This record gives sequence, structure tokens and C-alpha cells, in this order.
Amino acid sequence: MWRRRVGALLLRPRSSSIPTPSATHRRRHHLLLPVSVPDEKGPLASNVLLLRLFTSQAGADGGNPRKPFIAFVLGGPGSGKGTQCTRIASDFGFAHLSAGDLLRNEIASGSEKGELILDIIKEGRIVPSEITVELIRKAMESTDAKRVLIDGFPRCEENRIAFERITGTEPDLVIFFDCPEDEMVKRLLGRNQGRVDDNIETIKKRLKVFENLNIPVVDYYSSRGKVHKISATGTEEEIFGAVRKLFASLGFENFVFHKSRGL
Ligand SMILES: Nc1ncnc2c1ncn2[C@@H]1O[C@H](COP(=O)(O)OP(=O)(O)O)[C@@H](O)[C@H]1O
Ligand SMILES: O=c1ccn([C@@H]2O[C@H](COP(=O)(O)OP(=O)(O)O)[C@@H](O)[C@H]2O)c(=O)[nH]1
Ligand SMILES: [Mg+2]
Repeated sequence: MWRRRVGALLLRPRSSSIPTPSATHRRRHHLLLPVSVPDEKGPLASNVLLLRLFTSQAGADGGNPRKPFIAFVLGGPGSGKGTQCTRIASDFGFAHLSAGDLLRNEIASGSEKGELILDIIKEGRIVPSEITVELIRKAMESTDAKRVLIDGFPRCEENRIAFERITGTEPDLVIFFDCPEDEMVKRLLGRNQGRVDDNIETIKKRLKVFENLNIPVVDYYSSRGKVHKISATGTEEEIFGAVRKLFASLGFENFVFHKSRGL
């Protein structure tokens, strides 16, 4: 086991647990990211990330040879996380763990926890950390993959802290898909997957939760030099072009590219 020891179109959110963003936070968010995040227009190979990749895969990370390379994939609702993760998984051999899908599977299982999760998702709020982290932990345990994408998690600082405490590990890389709100709304309203949260009322709440609770997680990892911001506007293919460059710059082999050349 790899773990150390197994162990602003927006409505005000209804839940009082959702803090109102301070002007300082908003200012910080918009100023901080471009300064501290190496973006796709910057130098391709970030030596820090490259070093982490090799230390993680070679087992030098905390002396644990079986710790997978972990990438958190963040971005607002509808920014294209799931779409891009599917591409990364097939091109670069990552296991794709979608926190939202794990939660929806729990709902589909008919468990008592599932009922609570459904109520929270309908409201666009965040499921208690212990539930989500436990689902992710189990999913990670049941894969032998050496590279794992965790899509749509952590959603808030509390999620992040719980993950790091329970798994005893941190992500090696955080990808942040940066997308304007109006584009996200358009995509969500056209997603057409029958989701209980793809309606305008819930979308407004999810956007508010994203800005208030998820952006601080991006800021935290930015300050630790782990975030790679990718502009999520343009076609799926154009965005994947930037993603591909990032993974190539980190030394990941592109299986599809090699297969197409008979290698
Ligand atoms: N670059 C893009 N341009 C237009 N639509 C997109 C793009 N990427 C994804 N979509 C569509 O937008 C919707 C939301 O994408 P999805 O990957 O589910 O986002 P997320 O997981 O971040 O919510 C889906 O219907 C998807 O097909
Ligand atoms: O770590 C997570 C991931 C998702 N969710 C809930 O599940 C919903 C859908 O998440 P998903 O990632 O599937 O949505 P996406 O951003 O991809 O549209 C969110 O709005 C939250 O209510 C959560 O509480 N914690
Ligand atoms: Mg998704």
C-alpha cells in the first residue's frame, strides 16, 4: 500500500457554512494566479514538477516506492475537467478517478449515505469530506495504476486537509482549467446527461461555491508551486493540445502517439 500507514452571476448560497468572499480574496485570486502559476505559455518544463515526477515514480517521495503520481484536476463546473481527464487517461495511461462519479455511484447503490449525497448535490453544496475521501481512498487502493487523476476534488480547504491527513500524501501536480463563467453555464446547460444539478438554479450555487471554496484550494497549491493553469476556452482539441504539452514537458510518454507510429 502506498499510503504512509494505511491507514459573478451569482446568488448568495443558502448554506451558512459557505463564506462570503472578501474583496481581498477576490483580488488575491485574480492577481495571484498569473504570478505564481506557470501557465501554458510559460517555459514548458517546470524543473520542480519534473523533479517531483521522477522522485514520486522512483520512490524517493517519502521513501515509499509504491506511491502513485497524483494529479488533482480542478476547474469550475463545466470547465471541461471530465472531458480532458478522459483524454489524459487514454493518452498518458492515467487512472481517472472522478469524485463526482464516485459520489453518483454511491447514490445509485441505494445506500443511506447516497440519500444524503443526493440532497447535497441537488443543492450544489459540498459533501462531507469523510465521505468523499473514503470513496477516493478505496478507489485508489483498488487500482494498481502508477498515475492517478483525481477529477473535481478537493472542492474546499477542508477536503484538501482531510485528504492529506487520511492518505498521508499530497498531489504531485494540480491542473487548473480556467474558464469564464458564461462559457461554463452554456456548457452545463447543454451537457444533457440528465444530471440533477445541471439546471440554472443549482448552477448558480455551484459557481458561487467554486469561487468561495474551491479557488482557495487552487491558491494554496499555487503558493506551493504545484499548479499548472490551462485556459479552458477553445475547442476540446485545442485545450488538449495544451494539456498534451504539459504532460510531455513532464516526461510522460504519449501511448496513443507511439501506437499510431507502430512503436
Ligand atoms: N472545449 C469545449 N468546448 C465546448 N464544450 C465542451 C468543451 N469541453 C467540454 N465540453 C462540454 O461541456 C460539458 C461539460 O464538460 P465536462 O467535461 O463535463 O466538464 P466538468 O467535468 O468540468 O464539469 C460537456 O457537455 C462537454 O461535452
Ligand atoms: O469532491 C467532491 C466532488 C463533487 N461533489 C459534489 O458533486 C457535485 C458534482 O461534482 P462533479 O465534479 O461531478 O461536477 P462537475 O464540476 O464535473 O460538473 C458537486 O457540485 C458537489 O455537490 C462534492 O461534494 N465533492
Ligand atoms: Mg465533471
